[in-house]
Amino acid sequence: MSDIGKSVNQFIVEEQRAHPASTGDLTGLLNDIVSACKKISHLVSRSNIIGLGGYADSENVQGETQKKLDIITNEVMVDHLKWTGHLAAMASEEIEEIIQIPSKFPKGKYLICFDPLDGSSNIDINLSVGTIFSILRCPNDCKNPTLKDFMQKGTEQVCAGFTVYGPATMLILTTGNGVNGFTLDSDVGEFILTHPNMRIPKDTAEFAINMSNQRFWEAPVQKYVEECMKGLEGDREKNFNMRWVASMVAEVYRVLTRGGIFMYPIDSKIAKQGGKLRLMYEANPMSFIVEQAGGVSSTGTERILDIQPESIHQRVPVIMGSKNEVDRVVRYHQET
Ligand SMILES: O=P(O)(O)OC[C@H]1O[C@](O)(COP(=O)(O)O)[C@@H](O)[C@@H]1O
Ligand SMILES: [Mg+2]
Ligand SMILES: [Mg+2]
Repeated sequence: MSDIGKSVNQFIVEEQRAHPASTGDLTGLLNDIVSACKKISHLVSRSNIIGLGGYADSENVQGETQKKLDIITNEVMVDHLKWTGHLAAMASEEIEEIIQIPSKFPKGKYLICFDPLDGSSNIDINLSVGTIFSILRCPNDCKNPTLKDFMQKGTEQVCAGFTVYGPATMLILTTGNGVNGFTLDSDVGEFILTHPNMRIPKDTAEFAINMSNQRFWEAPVQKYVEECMKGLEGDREKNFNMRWVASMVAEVYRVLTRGGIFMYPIDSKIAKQGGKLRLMYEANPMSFIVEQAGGVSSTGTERILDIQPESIHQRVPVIMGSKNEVDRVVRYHQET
């Protein structure tokens, strides 16, 4: 029987029942995240009406000017997750230190890292944005979690997911058993399974990169993109299409649905900071999802999920998507 039409709650509970030793904590945590994302979806769609468009008068820890919605969506995530007893601590792209659970609330055994609003530069032009999250087990004493507890490789993730607030609100989820996509039915307020077992085609003729950085790229990426641009007349002997939304959630969603390669590589402009995208909030959860859908994710020289994190706001180069294309870019890195 087809699973299409199941609510995300039913889906999560059934996944939990398949693991008899499970305590239900992850199920509870996922339900909290789903509730927070529904609220964020509502806020994003009404942001112009309720005066939440535009910039706030503040910068985040990465020195980026915050949008009002960056701050508010961060608060929605924290408020929904802090009291239910499933988490030991949280880390957010928008907050410098890890976020402790207030002492009046019980603590749970999981840690969460999140980007409350990805692609927020797109808010004012009404393009897709989203929320990305990564769940880890708290390795030590869950009563007093520290920054060190978060320093786990991406391979240790228990679950990762993201939403896209686009023409439809979508939720993409993995618990290490494939990738499933749900669409928010706003009439009944439920995410419904619409895209079971998402798989990324191995080959593609579509690439996504911010071409305005071309003069700063390293040789392997220069070579790959040049070949794509030459199309039928070049060594690849086929034409390529290009897309750049500047919203990782939208790019990865596209790659999951029709294949493609998405790259934010290292370049001489951002070399000092290690890359553009953040390991704990963007690269790790998206790499887990991409690999679970049959794709590949690398920095160009290393599998992203194998990186030992050194700091919570660490940035890394990202090259992810269709297997044969990412493997090719990795090969070009090995050859130069
Ligand atoms: O502005 P650029 O250089 O095109 O970068 C776009 C990239 O930056 C990001 O917007 C970073 O996310 P935030 O909006 O959470 O800072 C990615 O989603 C996107 O891929
Ligand atoms: Mg982001
Ligand atoms: Mg963000």
